[in-house]
Amino acid sequence: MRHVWFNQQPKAFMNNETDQLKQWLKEKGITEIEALVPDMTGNARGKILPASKYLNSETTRLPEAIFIQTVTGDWPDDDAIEDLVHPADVDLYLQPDTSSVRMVPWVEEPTAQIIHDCYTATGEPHPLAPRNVLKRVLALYEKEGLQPIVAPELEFYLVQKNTDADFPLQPPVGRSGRPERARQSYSIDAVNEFDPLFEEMYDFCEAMELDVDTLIHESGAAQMEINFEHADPLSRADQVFLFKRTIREVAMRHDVYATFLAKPMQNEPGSSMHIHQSLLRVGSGENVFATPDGELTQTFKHYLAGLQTYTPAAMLFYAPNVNSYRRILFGDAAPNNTHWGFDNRTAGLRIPISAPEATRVEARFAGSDVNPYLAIAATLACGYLGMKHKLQPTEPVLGDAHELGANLPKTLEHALSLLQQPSELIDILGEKFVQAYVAIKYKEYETFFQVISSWEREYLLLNV
Ligand SMILES: NC(=O)CC[C@H](N)C(=O)O
Repeated sequence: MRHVWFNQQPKAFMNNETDQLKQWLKEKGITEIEALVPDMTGNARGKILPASKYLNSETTRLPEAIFIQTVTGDWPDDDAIEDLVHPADVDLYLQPDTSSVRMVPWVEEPTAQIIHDCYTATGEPHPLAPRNVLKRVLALYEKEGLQPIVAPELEFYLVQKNTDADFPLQPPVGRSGRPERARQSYSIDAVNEFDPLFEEMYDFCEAMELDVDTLIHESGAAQMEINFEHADPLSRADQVFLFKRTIREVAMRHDVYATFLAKPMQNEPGSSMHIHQSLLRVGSGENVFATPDGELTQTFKHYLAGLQTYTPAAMLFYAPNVNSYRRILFGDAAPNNTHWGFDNRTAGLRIPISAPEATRVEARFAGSDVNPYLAIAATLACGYLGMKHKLQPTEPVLGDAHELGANLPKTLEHALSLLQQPSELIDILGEKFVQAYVAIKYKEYETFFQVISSWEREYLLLNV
């Protein structure tokens, strides 16, 4: 039976759209291609190859195993992934999303980067590819005649270069020659401390046509937030994916690191990726969350209730690392609840005060360490289920929602167990995908737990 697999024709790599791509590459004089695939953590995997080879080859391939590897380079136990990937470690077939082609502005040789979708040898969208998971969810909305719109807000820290993992991260020194003092939320001068870095960031973003909007200083030392213009979810996930690469690159050119670790320093706030979300009716373009005179619709209430109901099970997509829970537990303004409120930053779900056509939910759960494809897919899946089952939300919270108690998982282990319980969320995201994700996260948790920390040496060495 197995050899039938290998006799299948791989999906054709080139199609009509690729003529336009070829034209673009020619016009820009591109000689190198970065063929990119977002992996499970949301980082770029792929191949760098001469443009001539890329255009002349029938297909670009990568081993399927890239989707089943942990951040430590380990693999889940065989029995956990038995039916998820081919036992022979076969290839994935890459198809360019031609609309995603962009220059790579930081390399001298004219180079283009193109995001690719992954297919199996039989031409099916690969179930483990995070970009395909998001597309699966978007297809459900398309069937309902709805177009989700999202706007991610991404926080990150600039830190001193750190090559010793045992040494805590330190804030960088800016143009003044001094590290930051006190809390500098929204300080213009504190952003200007890193002026040359941000100028280059904007230059690169412009060259890549990334719709980065506002830049602000957040409350942590050298903690920044960048906002993306609202648009369709796939383009926003792509842009977060590309921005993370870009700012890491820019930071290194300025001799510091940019980090998206959710809680990089013990005494500083964590970093989030808040997701603003609304739904438009395809055709009329009306926002289905509010009437023209600003009344919240039943659809809005169902969607919101879906986020309230399914977020605990989806938490592994908003807090995917052991470190993510340090943000949730000890972070400033990081929500540990699924309450909602109007302009209430203590609730997991904030409804910003806005014009009726801009009515939206801001889900504040996700850390900046998420895979943007998966976090956006998960939040849209939760809202979809709320609409499907016509769920009703709780009453809005007027005061401090933290006082009402926490109802989100506090550890990776807990989030893992919640995602494994039977739920329609699994059907929507894909059973194989969820199984693979859980297997990877479990393995990561295991490898983390094997490491003896400095806290244990400090407090237990001679005291127990
Ligand atoms: N801007 C804010 O609301 C701060 C968010 C906070 N940094 C978090 O981790 O959730």
